[in-house]
Amino acid sequence: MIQRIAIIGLGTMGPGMAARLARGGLQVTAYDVAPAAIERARTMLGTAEGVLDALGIAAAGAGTVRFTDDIAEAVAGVDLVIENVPENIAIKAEVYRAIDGLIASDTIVASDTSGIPITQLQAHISHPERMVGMHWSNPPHIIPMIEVIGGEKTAPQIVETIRDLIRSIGLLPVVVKKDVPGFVENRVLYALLREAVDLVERGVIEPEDLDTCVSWGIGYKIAVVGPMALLDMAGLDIYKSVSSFLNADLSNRGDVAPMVLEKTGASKLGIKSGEGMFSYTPEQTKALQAERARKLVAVRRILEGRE
Ligand SMILES: NC(=O)c1ccc[n+]([C@@H]2O[C@H](COP(=O)([O-])OP(=O)(O)OC[C@H]3O[C@@H](n4cnc5c(N)ncnc54)[C@H](O)[C@@H]3O)[C@@H](O)[C@H]2O)c1
Ligand SMILES: Cc1ncc(CO)c(C(=O)O)c1O
Repeated sequence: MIQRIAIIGLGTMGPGMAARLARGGLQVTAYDVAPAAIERARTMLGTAEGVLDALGIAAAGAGTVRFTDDIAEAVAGVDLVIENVPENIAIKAEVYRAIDGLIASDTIVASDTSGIPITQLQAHISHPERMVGMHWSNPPHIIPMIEVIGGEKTAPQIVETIRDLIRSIGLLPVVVKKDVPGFVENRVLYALLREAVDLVERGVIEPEDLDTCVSWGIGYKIAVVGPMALLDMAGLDIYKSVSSFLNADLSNRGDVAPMVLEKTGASKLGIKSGEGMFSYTPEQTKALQAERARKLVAVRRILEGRE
C-alpha cells in the first residue's frame, strides 16, 4: 500500500499535487533542485490548500507535506516517487539516475510527463517494470482526472496500484491502454490547439473571439457531454456529412506554427513572462488566477452534483 510519496520538481504542477495527495492522507516529501522553487512552492501549497477547502475536500487522515533541498532525504523510504521536472528526456533521465541508488528496487517511479512515451523514459532506470506514467492535468489540485500509462516494460500490477491509489483518494483515474505519444488527453487537446492557433494565425478570428467561441460553444457543453456522447447527441449522420468535407480542410501541419515560434523566440511565453497570446500585469495575473480557481471550483461542485 502506498503511504509515502516523494515529488521531484516543484514548478507549476508539484505544489498542487503535493497539497492534493496530503489531503488524501498521504505523507509527501517535496524536493526541487532550485531553492527559489522550493520557496515559491511553500506559498503555492498554502493557496492550493485554500482551494481544496473551497472544494469541500475533507482531509482523509493526517497527511503532511515536508519540503527538503536534499534529494536523498526526499526519497528515503518512500513507496512512490513522482517525477515532475521539465518535459525533456535528458533532464528526466538525470533525475532517474540520481534516485536509482537511493530507492528500493520495487519503489514505484511515476512520471507526470505530458506525453513522452513511458517506454522511452523507462530505458533510463533500473527495474523498468516499476515505472509508470501518472499524467495529472493543470491545475492538479482542482482537476480530478489523472491518466495512468504503462510502457512496454511496466508490470501490469504497477498500473493497477497507481489506478487504485488515485481512486482511493477520491480522484478519477483513466487507464490509457497504449503508450502513444501525448497519451489521450493531450492528443485531443493538441488537435484542438493546432486548429485554434491556425485559425488565429490565418486571421479567421481574433484571439478573444476564438476563446469565446470555444469556451461557450464547445467547452461548457463538453464538460457535461463528452465527445463520444456528443456524436450521439448530434447524430452520426450529421458527423458523417460534415466530416466528409471538413476533415480535409482542417490544419494538418506537422511542425510548430510560425506564430508560436515567433512568440517563444521573443520570450513571450504567456502568464509566466507577462505576455503570450494576451498581456498580463502581475496584478492582473493574481486576480485572473483567483477568478479561474473560483470558477473551476464552482463548476466542479455543480458537475459533481454537490450544489
Ligand atoms: N504545466 C502543465 O500544465 C503540465 C500539466 C501536466 C503535466 N505537466 C508535465 O509535468 C512536468 C513538470 O511540468 P511543470 O509545468 O510543473 O514544469 P516547470 O518548469 O514549471 O517546473 C519544473 C521544476 O523542476 C525543477 N527541476 C529541474 N531539474 C530538476 C532536477 N534535476 N531535480 C529536481 N527538480 C528539477 C525546476 O527547478 C522546476 O521548479 C513536465 O513533464 C510537464 O510536461 C505539465
Ligand atoms: C497546453 C498544455 N499542454 C500540456 C498540458 C498537460 O500535460 C496542459 C494542461 O492544461 O494540463 C496544457 O494546457
